[in-house]
Amino acid sequence: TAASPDPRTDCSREGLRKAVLDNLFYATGHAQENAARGDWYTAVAYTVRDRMLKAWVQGIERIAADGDVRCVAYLSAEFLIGPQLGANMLALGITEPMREALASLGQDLDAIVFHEPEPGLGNGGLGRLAACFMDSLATLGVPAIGYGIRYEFGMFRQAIEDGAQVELADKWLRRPFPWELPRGGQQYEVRLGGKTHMETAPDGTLRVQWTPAKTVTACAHDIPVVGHGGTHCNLLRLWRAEAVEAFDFSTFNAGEYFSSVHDKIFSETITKVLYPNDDPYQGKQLRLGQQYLFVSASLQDMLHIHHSLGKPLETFHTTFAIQLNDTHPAVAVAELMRLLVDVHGMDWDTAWSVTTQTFAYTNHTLLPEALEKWPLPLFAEVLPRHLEIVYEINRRFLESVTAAHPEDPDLARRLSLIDETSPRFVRMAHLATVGSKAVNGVAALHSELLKRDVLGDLAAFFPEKFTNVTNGVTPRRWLALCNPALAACISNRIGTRWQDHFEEEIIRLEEFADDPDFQAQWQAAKLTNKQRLTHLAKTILRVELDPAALFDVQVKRIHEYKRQHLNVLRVIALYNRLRRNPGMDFVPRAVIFGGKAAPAYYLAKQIILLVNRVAEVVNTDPAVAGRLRVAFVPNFNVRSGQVIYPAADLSQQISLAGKEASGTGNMKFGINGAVTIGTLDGANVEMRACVGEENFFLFGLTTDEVQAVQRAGYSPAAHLEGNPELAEALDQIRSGVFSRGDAGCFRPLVDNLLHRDEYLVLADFASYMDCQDRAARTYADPAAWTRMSILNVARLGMFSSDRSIREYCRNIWNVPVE
Ligand SMILES: CCc1ccc([C@H](C)CC(=O)N[C@@H]2O[C@H](CO)[C@@H](O)[C@H](O)[C@H]2O)cc1
Repeated sequence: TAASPDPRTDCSREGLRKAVLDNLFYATGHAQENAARGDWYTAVAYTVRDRMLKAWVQGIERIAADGDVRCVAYLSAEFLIGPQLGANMLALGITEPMREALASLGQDLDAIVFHEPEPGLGNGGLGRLAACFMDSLATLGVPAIGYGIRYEFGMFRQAIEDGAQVELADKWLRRPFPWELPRGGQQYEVRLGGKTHMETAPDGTLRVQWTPAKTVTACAHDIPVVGHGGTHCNLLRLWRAEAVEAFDFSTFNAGEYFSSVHDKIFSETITKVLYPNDDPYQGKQLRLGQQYLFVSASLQDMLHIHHSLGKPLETFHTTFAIQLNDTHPAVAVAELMRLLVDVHGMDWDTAWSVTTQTFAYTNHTLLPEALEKWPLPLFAEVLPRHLEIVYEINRRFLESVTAAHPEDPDLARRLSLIDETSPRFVRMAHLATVGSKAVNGVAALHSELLKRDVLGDLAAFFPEKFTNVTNGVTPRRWLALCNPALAACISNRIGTRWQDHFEEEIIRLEEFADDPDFQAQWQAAKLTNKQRLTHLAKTILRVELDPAALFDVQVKRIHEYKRQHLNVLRVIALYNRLRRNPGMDFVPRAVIFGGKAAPAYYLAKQIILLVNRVAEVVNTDPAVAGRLRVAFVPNFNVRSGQVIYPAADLSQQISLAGKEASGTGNMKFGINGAVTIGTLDGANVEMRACVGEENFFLFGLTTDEVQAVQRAGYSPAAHLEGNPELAEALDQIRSGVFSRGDAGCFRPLVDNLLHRDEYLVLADFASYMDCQDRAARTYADPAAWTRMSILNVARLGMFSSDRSIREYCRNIWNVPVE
């Protein structure tokens, strides 16, 4: 008789049904009758996880077996992986049989998927990019390990109370997280604080001894990352800090109960919570402790793996290509030197050669205030040995600088790893650049500006290191999973190969852009998605949206450079037009916002309040009669993004040119058929070049024009003359029209716009309004709009994270990839 399929990996409907019931009973201890939705979720999750493990274990065995494997290590303080169940079932191709299996048990798969808690282990763009990259690495079959931090509390949950943001703790670990495997065996000691002293090692060489003030244990928790098709599975290894000694009996017996658990509390605090700021940088000791813990544990782990492959230390860089996701893990440069020189006795030059061939660094922001520079006293206190190593790296580096450029005595000061302005700082971007073989920006414009401005001197000194890899997003989660209606529409025409060959395949849609049948199916898919968002808005916001209206969406972190306030001013101007002339020809519009503000970022919070106050007025004004609706979707995260991106007609990418490094939301909107209204900023520039200027609503000053205006001296108020709509809107905000008569409410925001307006909101208002009108007129012609929508999707193939990863493999990591 044919061998019966292994019940742990059988993917037939029957096999899944049995496995779910089995896990429900043996993993959650519930019989079918009294199982709650959370129990069904856990049972289904374990059933799916079982079917990933084979590829996972084989992946690890492959690495272990093949001595000359080359493995990518992606070091990131954030991995915004989102809900796992739907994505993993899609990768294994078992979504439909699982849906049927559950239906036969009276359960609704969509309800179970919808209520999955998501690990909010990131702030925004940088963290989500890391997750998309992990998906692409696995799908392309590239051996890779993602190393990060297992925060006990992730990104705060955002509630909106009376229009204002309220931050609530994110208890994502309230129930066990079924997708992780705690790896008791993988633990490493991490030292903090203390002193260093010289001593003679047994082999007679002088060695630096570091006597730490504290030692904590870093424990690994592994999450499998399965590639599309389920054949390859990589590892996301997240570190949790715990006390070396969780309980000190002697102090307990002495009656000092609290100090007996002091170590435990101190240690666990290190990975307790994610810092909810995505800039400006705040030099907090705990943050440096977090960064060092995951960096040290990860490097010790890689040295352990390298050693287990029986390879000499001097070839470490041939086994691992390590990517530094911004400067947050940059202390890794000094830590690898410490491990090689202090712990393994390697000589400095060999260690430095290994180090500089191992690391590469990606910069994700141009904002000077977001560049990390650690105050020296703090750095010295937490990492005394690393400061010595940084000094030595700097001494040797500046020697080479002055030797190469005796003509520019000030160059050493500008390039130094140490900023000499009191209290002196360690420039982490300089350490990352000097210690890496490659430095890249995340979009063509950004990489140019990086070389020209922010890291100009370093780029001039190391021209060969600087390159670009434009961001991308995974078409699995951000189209196939979140937009089944459009995915089916596409697959019916060009098959399903686009899911893991996006760039090659999706362009084939171009020929159907004017095909009336295809247009009708396309519009139907979009309408389905808009109805889904309309339902969500009704249930959680009690805001009535009209699915036939133009869904105009801006979702991203709230920040002045992203200019959500420019969007609000435009809404107020539209509102005034309708009030002044209710009979006017007006394309109904739903303006949807979403995004979190860093808790300490006052103006960003004012912007959230203003959006909600404007919504309160506009949504209840009979003169508007539903033709203009405003909604702020709370707690924007990966899961809500999966509902919002497919429902958009118009994608707002309106940052001030030269400020948004790349953007990735712009890409997610684009591949879901939304047309972009935006500035020539970040990846918008490359998206517009791909879709064609006729399929992109462009407005605003360019980067060079912005710099010219700022050089010439910018007076915001000058833009009020000659723009009565703008003046009226600002005046209404100031006078309390959108704050229940409280004139003072938005004074900080209005004053900032009238007197500083650092992000040229007033300067770009007029061209933005005109551009919005153009978009509305186009939307009024469904055939023209649908053509644009189809062409946007067809021509955005390059913005798959698979293409980005192929470029990293070929241009930076030198890792084979098909
Ligand atoms: C130290 C505080 C801090 C934390 C996070 C960050 C991140 C770099 C901010 C971030 O997420 N940047 C975004 O990265 C995306 C992925 O490359 C880009 O698409 C966005 O344009 C960029 O703002 C800066 C400073």
